[in-house]
Amino acid sequence: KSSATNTRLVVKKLFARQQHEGFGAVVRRSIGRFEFRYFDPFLVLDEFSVSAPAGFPDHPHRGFETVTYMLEGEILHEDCEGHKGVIREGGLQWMTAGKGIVHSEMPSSNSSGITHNKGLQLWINLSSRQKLVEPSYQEIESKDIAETEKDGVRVRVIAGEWNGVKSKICTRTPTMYLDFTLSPGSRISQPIPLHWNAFVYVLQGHGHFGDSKLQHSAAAAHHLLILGLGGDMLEAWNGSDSGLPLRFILVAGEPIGEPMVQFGPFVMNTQEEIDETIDDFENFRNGFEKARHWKSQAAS
Ligand SMILES: Nc1ccc(F)c(C(=O)c2c[nH]c3ncc(Cl)cc23)c1F
Ligand SMILES: [Fe+3]
Repeated sequence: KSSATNTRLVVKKLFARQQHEGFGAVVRRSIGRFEFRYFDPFLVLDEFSVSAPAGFPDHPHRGFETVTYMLEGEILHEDCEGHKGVIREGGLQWMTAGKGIVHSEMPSSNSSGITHNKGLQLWINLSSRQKLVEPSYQEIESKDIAETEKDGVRVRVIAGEWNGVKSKICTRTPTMYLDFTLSPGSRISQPIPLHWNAFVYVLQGHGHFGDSKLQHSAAAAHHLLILGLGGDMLEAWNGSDSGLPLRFILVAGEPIGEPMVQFGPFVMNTQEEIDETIDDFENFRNGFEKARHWKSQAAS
């Protein structure tokens, strides 16, 4: 194994255009849309924007995790087990749906004048062994998110670690999730585990990604950049011409390598398991019991 580090190059670039989802909500779906269905272990990446009364009313999930990271405004969530709370700006909810959850995710109608509630929702698949675990939540407020700054680079560590700063999120499917802001003229070289699937999603500004000497890609907001394998480093830099900060997320995960069958918010390994899941959901069984008599306040 060569000790030299190899820079991972951008092998695919997608612009996430807007589409409707939920009830009157708008999402820019980059992973999970027809042209780019599954990037093991990642099922969906939505950049969402929603204003009351629109939102994502009562719906189920089984077999994977959702990671909701608020960029502006807030989202009220409540589930059929009585778990409820507000994910505020800069805050994070890492939900393990596991064997099944029914919940709603709605902007609070009385949010302090902020009409646009914007954020990212990433869906991470679970291995067959973990698909039916008890549902659980890991929720971190903005002030408690591990954040560090160095040489014009600010990093918020959503999952994994940066420069010795660790997130307290437990990742059932090994995942790193870093939120970078690079001031004009700054650059990063970020290690990424060799065999993990990795992508960048640009949130703001305009940046360059790849090998500064050989081949690199430029991208602006709402672009997904898929990084090729064969390297263990991401190089990124903010060409100082724009004067704007460059903000992007770097997400990488260990591929699960199992068959994946998805039916909307249900993700299992075989069609039979999907048929059973739909049957469980319709008959309020095996994890969906509490959904029988539950309606969210928001939808009531
Ligand atoms: N119809 C339908 C079916 C299945 C879903 F999971 C959803 C859903 O809840 C979301 C899909 N993208 C999202 N981005 C952010 C947030 Cl907060 C929620 C969602 C949904 F709306
Ligand atoms: Fe949901």
